[in-house]
Amino acid sequence: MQNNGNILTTRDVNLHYGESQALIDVSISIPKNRVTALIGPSGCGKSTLLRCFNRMNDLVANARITGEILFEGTNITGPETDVVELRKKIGMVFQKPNPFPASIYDNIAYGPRVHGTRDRKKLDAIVEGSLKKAALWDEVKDRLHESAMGLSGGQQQRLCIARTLAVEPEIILMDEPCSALDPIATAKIEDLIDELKKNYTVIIVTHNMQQAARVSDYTGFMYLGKMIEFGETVQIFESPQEEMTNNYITGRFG
Ligand SMILES: Nc1ncnc2c1ncn2[C@@H]1O[C@H](COP(=O)(O)OP(=O)(O)OP(=O)(O)O)[C@@H](O)[C@H]1O
Repeated sequence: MQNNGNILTTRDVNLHYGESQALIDVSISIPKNRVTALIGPSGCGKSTLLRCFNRMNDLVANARITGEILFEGTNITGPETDVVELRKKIGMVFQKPNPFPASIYDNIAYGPRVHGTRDRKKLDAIVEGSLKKAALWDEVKDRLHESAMGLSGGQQQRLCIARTLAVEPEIILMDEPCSALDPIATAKIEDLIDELKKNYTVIIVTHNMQQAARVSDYTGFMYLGKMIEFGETVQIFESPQEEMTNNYITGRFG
C-alpha cells in the first residue's frame, strides 16, 4: 500500500500513572490519510496512547510522559504546545456518544463559535457540511433545532463525529466508537470511517479484531504497555512477525 507520509510519530514514549507504567518505549509512525487501529487485551495501554495524541492525559493529575510525539514534525508533548489548537487539529470521539444537551445545530456550531465564527451563514454552511460528511444530514435536516438527545445512539455517534469535523481537524481519534452501538449502527460508522480517510487520518482503538481487520489500513498490537508489532493490517493479521501477535489474533489470549 502506498504510504502518504506520516502525520504522527512517537519516539520512545513512556507514560506513568503515579508509580505504574502504562506505556513503555512506544515508537511508531502513523501514516497520513489512512486508518490505523490499535488493538490488544484490556489494560494494555491503547486508550492511554490514543489520549497522548491530543494531550487528554493532561487531565489526569498523576500522568507523566517522556519521549517525543511529533505532529507534522513538531513535538507536542512540551509546555509550549497550545493544547486548544492541538485539539482542534486532533479531534476525539469517545466510546459512549456524548452530545451536549442542546440542539443538533448547536452541537455542531459549538466548536466553530468557540473558535470565533459568528456569521450565521458561515455557521449554517459548516453545520450542513459537517453533517453531510458524517452521513447524517439526510436524517436530521428537518430537525436541526431539535434536541440532539432525541437521536438514536448511532445517530448521536455520527453527530459527535460531525461535531469533530466542524473545526476542520486533520486527525480523528476514536476510542471504541462502536462499543455502545448495535450492528447496523456499527456498520454505518465503519462505512463512514472508510469515507473519512479520503480527507482525514483516523486512529481507532477497538476491542473487536474483526472491526480492526475491516476498517484499518495499519494496525498496532499492544501488550502490557508495549507496542509489540505495528504494520499493514493485512500483514499483521495474515503473517504476524511476533508470536505474541499471532497468539492474540488467533484468540489464544486476551
Ligand atoms: N487515570 C488513570 N490512573 C491510573 N491508572 C490508569 C488510568 N487510566 C488508565 N490507567 C491504567 O493504565 C493501564 C492502561 O490503561 P488503558 O485504559 O490505556 O488500557 P486499554 O488497553 O485502553 O484498556 P481497555 O481496552 O480495557 O480500555 C491500565 O493498567 C490502567 O489501569
